[in-house]
Amino acid sequence: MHETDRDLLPEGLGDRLPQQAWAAQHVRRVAHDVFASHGYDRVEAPILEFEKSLASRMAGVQVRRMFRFVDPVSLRLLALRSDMTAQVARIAATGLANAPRPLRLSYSGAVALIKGDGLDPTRERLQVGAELVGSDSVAAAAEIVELAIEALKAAGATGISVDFTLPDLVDTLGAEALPLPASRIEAVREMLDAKDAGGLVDAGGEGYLPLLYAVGPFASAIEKLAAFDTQGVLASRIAGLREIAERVGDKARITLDPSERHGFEYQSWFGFTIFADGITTSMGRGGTYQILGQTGRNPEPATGFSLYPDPLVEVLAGQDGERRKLFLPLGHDAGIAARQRAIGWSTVAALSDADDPVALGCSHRLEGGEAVAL
Ligand SMILES: N[C@@H](Cc1c[nH]c[nH+]1)C(=O)O
Repeated sequence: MHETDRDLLPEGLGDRLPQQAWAAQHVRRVAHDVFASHGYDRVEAPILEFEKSLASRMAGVQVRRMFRFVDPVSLRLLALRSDMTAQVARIAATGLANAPRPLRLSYSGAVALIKGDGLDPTRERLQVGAELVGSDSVAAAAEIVELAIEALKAAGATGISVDFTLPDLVDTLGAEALPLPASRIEAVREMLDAKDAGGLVDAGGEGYLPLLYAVGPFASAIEKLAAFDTQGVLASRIAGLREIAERVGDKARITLDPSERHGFEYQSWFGFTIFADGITTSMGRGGTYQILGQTGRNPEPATGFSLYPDPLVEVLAGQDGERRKLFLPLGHDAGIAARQRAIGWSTVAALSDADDPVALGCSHRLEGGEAVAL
């Protein structure tokens, strides 16, 4: 490494300067306030763990994108967390194994990936979420979707839309209604994901073609899905989606894309992606899943979501809200200053005569015991 590299950060990593740090903290705080108001208790977990405990708690978790290295102490493989849901699942299955169900937990913190998502180079992101452990019912899914919407709105997002999906759709249909040889399942999934009609036919998934058209605004797309499901294999899922949409009502715009799988590694019958106006990337996703016990046995159902609010943090940081700071000149009365802080002021105390209140970002100055606008 050259001496000139000293101040560089690796690609995809960055600092948060005060405005951004404030906005990130604001988003976390309001989200946790919403979670707490609905009975979700916050948990915290370490930033790194044994790779195995992060990867084996849910079927389908990919380790390829995790930062992994050998622990010089235990000589075992460690990984930086890439998704706190796996950690919350571990906590629920171990430290809180005996806590009554359904168990409502929330979390927030940084997660890291070796490689960003698609064109997004970001390798560290803020993740904020909630998990409802002990149920993957329609009621649980509806509560989770509503909670995600409420938290995002409280954090300042507007024009929320939610895209529903059925993550295990191909497995469900492939088992009975539209049988597929095991060797074809992955190819059919990929072609559905890519919305590639020609590729889907080539992969032997002709019968799945109508799924490519059961997309769009929920009310019409769900009818198309129901019409496709002549054998009723999806009937309970379709009824579930309808019920969740009904509960969400006009709190968000709802769309359906039954074969969307992007980012869904371990979700089961229900998944959703959440978007907000003015932000091109998704704001998060969630769904139902199974937490595996020791040696993969005794799975416990769960439902949850994770938000990735960094784009919203950037928007809020750029809005530069009115920041009221009170300059305390040299020799000010410490008791008065303390009282000003007690009623909500942030104070900036002069260290020398040279300190310039305006240059230091102060809006007011303490004069004769009063805050005087600058
Ligand atoms: N943690 C998942 C979303 C999720 C939370 N709970 C269930 N699913 C993700 O970030 O993709």
